[in-house]
Amino acid sequence: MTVEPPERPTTAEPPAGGVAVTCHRLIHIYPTGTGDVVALSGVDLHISPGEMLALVGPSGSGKSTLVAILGGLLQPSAGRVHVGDHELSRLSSKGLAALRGATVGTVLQGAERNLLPYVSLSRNVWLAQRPAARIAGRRLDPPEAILELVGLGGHGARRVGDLTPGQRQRAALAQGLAAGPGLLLVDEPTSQLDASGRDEVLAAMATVNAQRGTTVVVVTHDGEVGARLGRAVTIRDGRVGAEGRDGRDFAVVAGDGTIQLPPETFAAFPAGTLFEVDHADQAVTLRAVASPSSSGDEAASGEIRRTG
Ligand SMILES: Nc1ncnc2c1ncn2[C@@H]1O[C@H](COP(=O)(O)OP(=O)(O)OP(=O)(O)O)[C@@H](O)[C@H]1O
Repeated sequence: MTVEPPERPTTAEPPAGGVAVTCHRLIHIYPTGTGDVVALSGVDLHISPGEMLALVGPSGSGKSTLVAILGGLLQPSAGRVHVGDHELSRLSSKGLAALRGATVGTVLQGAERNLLPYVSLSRNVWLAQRPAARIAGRRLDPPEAILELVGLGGHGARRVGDLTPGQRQRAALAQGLAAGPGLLLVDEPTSQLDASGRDEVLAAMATVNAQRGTTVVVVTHDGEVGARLGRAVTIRDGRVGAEGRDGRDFAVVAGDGTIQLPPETFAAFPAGTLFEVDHADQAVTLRAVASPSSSGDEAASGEIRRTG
């Protein structure tokens, strides 16, 4: 089949740089036949424009649900979420479609799910640009320039079946970037790649971020990816449980004043443990005075000290 050179969408507005993301007490509940499932139970999170961040955490902790909300695929049950100037819980289904078409690019897990196998890479990118051209009236880069950005310059005529796994994942990134989004959401981009494929994908995302200022959020189980992106937010039980920045691990105070204990500490001080709390200067000291099973005046075994 001959593939025609893609026609370039034309517009007035240049693509925006990265957008900020803010979640405030974000809650999501899935109603099911056997009862409600609380997937997010109060996420407080701020991501600055142009930041790169990993969402990590155990299976079922709520990462995909959070990303689906940020991508305009789900509306939250409660709380607020801003992506750039948009408050997502207030958007109509048309508004959410516009957000998906022009402001947020989502790359699903499994590169092939993002790409049509029977057309070229250029055509794939061009097709993904159509909604943005229509909705935002924005000037878009030619597909070749977007492929170039992810290290696939000169590969526009190829099809997904001809690519290596690393190239395929970068083609999926190009698809997500087609409309020049301010926020790129990427689900498990390295899970099927070897170390060199992973390096290629991380380098491509870094290039996008450096050249376009795009805010990039990556869901990953790969600790190395979290470390390389510089900021890794751990989602635990539907909320922000911890955060790693530049090799250091931090507990995070949520909007309601709670802090999650790290799992190993939680095991030693289970739910219901009573603590005395002392606060002085930049330090908070928690001294366990009773375990859940004790009467209250029996001292438990430890002290936790946090300094800021
Ligand atoms: N469509 C749905 N209907 C009902 N419950 C759901 C639905 N999607 C997710 N859940 C539940 O919501 C919770 C959070 O799931 P989610 O997929 O967001 O977690 P995750 O951290 O992305 O997990 P994984 O790493 O395995 O992809 C889990 O208890 C899950 O079973």
